[in-house]
Amino acid sequence: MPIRNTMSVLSKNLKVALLQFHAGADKKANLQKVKEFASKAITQHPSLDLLVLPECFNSPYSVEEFKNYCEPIPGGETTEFLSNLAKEHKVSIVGGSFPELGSDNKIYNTSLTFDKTGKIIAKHRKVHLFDIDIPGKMTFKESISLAPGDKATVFQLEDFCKVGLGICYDIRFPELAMVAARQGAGIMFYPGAFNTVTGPKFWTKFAVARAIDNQVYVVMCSPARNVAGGGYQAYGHSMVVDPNGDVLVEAGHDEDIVYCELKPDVITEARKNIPISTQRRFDVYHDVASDAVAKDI
Ligand SMILES: NC(=O)CC(=O)C(=O)O
Repeated sequence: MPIRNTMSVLSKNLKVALLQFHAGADKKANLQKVKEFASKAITQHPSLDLLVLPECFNSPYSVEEFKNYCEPIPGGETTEFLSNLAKEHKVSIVGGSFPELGSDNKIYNTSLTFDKTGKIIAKHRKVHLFDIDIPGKMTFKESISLAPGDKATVFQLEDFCKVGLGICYDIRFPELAMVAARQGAGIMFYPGAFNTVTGPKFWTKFAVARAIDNQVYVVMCSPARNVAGGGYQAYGHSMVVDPNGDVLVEAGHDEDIVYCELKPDVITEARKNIPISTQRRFDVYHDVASDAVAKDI
């Protein structure tokens, strides 16, 4: 049975801010809102390391609208905007997600991560598209207009640690977080827009489950709800869950910024006390022991 390293994977404390805001029909206004929320977060906490944005932060969350907001990566307005924002504030950014126009002319729900110099260090295309039908309550079919990504995304977040990233519905599939944790990730990021039907029932449970399964921090950033504006109603409740499954911070459903400091010792202790990562029986479950990792940016 392979014995894996249980030393903490996070090199030092990581101070994060989750920007929970509503994105409407005006792309420029949405980007302006990111700017304002980022400035506010940095002003309130000048030593912040990382900003996290919600899923679909530059457009409405709507299968009819993705084609009207999609942009090439790199080269599009939103990529340039986030890169400049990271550079200006010298802060890393997990850039939620926005519709990407791929070179194959397909549209993807894509998340970019930037380092403090504004360089793209990771790109994740939502792997599991949100196609559900709960009669009379919630029907959504991203696959009408989006194509799925085909890679798990695990990368080094500056000098902090390896991290994994999924988008929203991706959290329902434990494999992405498992792949990331097995490759040494200490944190999973999930920009996500659950809704008022699935959010109350599942959002926190999934965050806690992925955290405990893998003894990692789980960071989920949602858009704010916009009851007056109609359309898809995001659940909100951006949160950080620690490797023991404790919810450390949680927003309500309105616009807000929540802050959290992620600590190496918490990962070390959790893994030392209950060493599941060294007790795995890879000889029993070959089918989930995959090593696929996104390398193309
Ligand atoms: N919006 C999503 O991708 C997922 C979601 O709302 C859910 O899983 O519930």
